Amino acid sequence: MTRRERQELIDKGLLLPLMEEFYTIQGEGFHKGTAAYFVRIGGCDVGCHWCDVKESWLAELHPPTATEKIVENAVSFSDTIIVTGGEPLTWDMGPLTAQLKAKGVQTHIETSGAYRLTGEWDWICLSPKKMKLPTEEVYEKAHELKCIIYNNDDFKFAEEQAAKVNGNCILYLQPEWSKRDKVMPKIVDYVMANPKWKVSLQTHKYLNIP
Ligand SMILES: C[S@@+](CC[C@H](N)C(=O)[O-])C[C@H]1O[C@@H](n2cnc3c(N)ncnc32)[C@H](O)[C@@H]1O
Ligand SMILES: Nc1nc2[nH]cc(C(=O)O)c2c(=O)[nH]1
Ligand code: SF4
Ligand SMILES: [Mg+2]
Repeated sequence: MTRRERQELIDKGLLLPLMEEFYTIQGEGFHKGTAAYFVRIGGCDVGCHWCDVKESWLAELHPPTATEKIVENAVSFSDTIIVTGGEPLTWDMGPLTAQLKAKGVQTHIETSGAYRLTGEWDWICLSPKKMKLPTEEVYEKAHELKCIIYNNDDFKFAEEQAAKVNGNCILYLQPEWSKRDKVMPKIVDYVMANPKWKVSLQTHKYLNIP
């Protein structure tokens, strides 16, 4: 395949830079505790300084992989496939999710929402970032809003984001991992004072699983 042909397939979402995939337990948010197969797609230029998968950022480091191959493998592990990254919406998620839905599995996405919402999703976890705000469409379609709390300013940002999502969206505050001991007591107080919010923890890190 020429470089140009490969780029065309990447542009169409038929090849995706696959960083890693693993069968584990969803650690965060609404579906925490549920077994699922994670597909981590490389490429992200949002640039969160506390990102826990910075190795995902450079798409070129991850092999362009045919969506058919990703799907065939993923559905052999689980009936729930969680697509994450990197920022999966960097790419056209249409072909990947169409093929997953054709196999009858549930499709979930973990996204900052910074780019156009593509793909067919049963569950959208939106985790907005100040540097690159979500698109209007993803605020309307998100099933859960998961705001990361690194410092006090993040409570204000979380409220601004909660004001933008649809009325059925479930609201979570999740401590940034390195600041968890400092921010957890503040999150607890905040959720008791503002019970529309729930706490989300990265439970997989406490369980020592991927
Ligand atoms: C690594 S991101 C990949 C998906 C997408 N780029 C996003 O940010 O939603 C997956 C989830 O982990 C969260 N996350 C990343 N680093 C974190 C950290 N240090 N502490 C807590 N949550 C973190 C993100 O906010 C997001 O909800
Ligand atoms: N177990 C587990 N749960 C997760 N929920 C969201 C994750 C992610 O990195 O997107 C993640 C992850 O990396 N592992
Ligand atoms: S948007 Fe997601 S993958 Fe990108 S830097 Fe932020 S947390 Fe990491
Ligand atoms: Mg993670």
